[in-house]
Amino acid sequence: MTETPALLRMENVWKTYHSQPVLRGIDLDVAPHEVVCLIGASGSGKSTLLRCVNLLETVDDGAIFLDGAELTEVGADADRARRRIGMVFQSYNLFPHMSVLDNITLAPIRVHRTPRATAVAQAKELLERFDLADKAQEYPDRLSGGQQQRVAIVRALATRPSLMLLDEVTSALDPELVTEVLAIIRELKESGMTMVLATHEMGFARDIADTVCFLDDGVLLETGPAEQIFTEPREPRTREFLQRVLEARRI
Ligand SMILES: Nc1ncnc2c1ncn2[C@@H]1O[C@H](COP(=O)(O)OP(=O)(O)OP(=O)(O)O)[C@@H](O)[C@H]1O
Repeated sequence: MTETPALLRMENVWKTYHSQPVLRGIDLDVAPHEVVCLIGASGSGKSTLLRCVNLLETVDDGAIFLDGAELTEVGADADRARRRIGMVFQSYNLFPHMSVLDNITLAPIRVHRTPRATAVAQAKELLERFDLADKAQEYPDRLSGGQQQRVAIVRALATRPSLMLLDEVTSALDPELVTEVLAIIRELKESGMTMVLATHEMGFARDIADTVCFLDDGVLLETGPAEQIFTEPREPRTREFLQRVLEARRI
């Protein structure tokens, strides 16, 4: 049986801030259609890992590949590959002076050179799909946090990425708004989107992840199927972390 080549591959990735290593030799393969959740204590390096994949940070050592093309290299192929990644942040980062529709069509028109009419038609299709069609002309400050985050997800999808990175996308939301955002992520999984998510929500990670990666102080300490990590973690530090999270939830 031949193994499916990884869509995303990280090889020995190191990142240091002010001589403090934050990622220490990360090796990670993400298969097409796989959903990977990064878990770990605050400061363990989850956001930094995602930001390195999206090249918002430069890596100090190692390499990152998307579909075999090296993202961490300078050149046209790397640029093309980078444009196939969508990222959504905790703070939605929508442009406040632009309508929802303009926020969504901006990158397709400016970066991907999609003709305006096509970009608008595709944006409207996405808004319809995610139940936001009536918000197309609204400005972000007229939307709830949950709606803004859904628009941010739609905006990332508008460039038709082959990989989505989601960084704590529900952390800034009131609990009653979290559900609607999680529902979108679930739908994306069902549609076959490859995703890497950083999350503090263990219930969600258990529910949605195919694979869970436990980051501990910049080291990918344990990677495994979600069910195994949450029921029988191999590493004592993974067990301790999960226990701590569970106890905190009881308080
Ligand atoms: N731009 C930066 N400059 C200096 N240090 C940074 C920078 N970004 C992150 N760090 C440090 O890198 C470490 C990892 O941070 P990171 O945000 O990746 O962790 P995290 O696991 O995502 O945390 P959280 O769960 O709180 O979001 C932390 O010690 C953080 O202070």
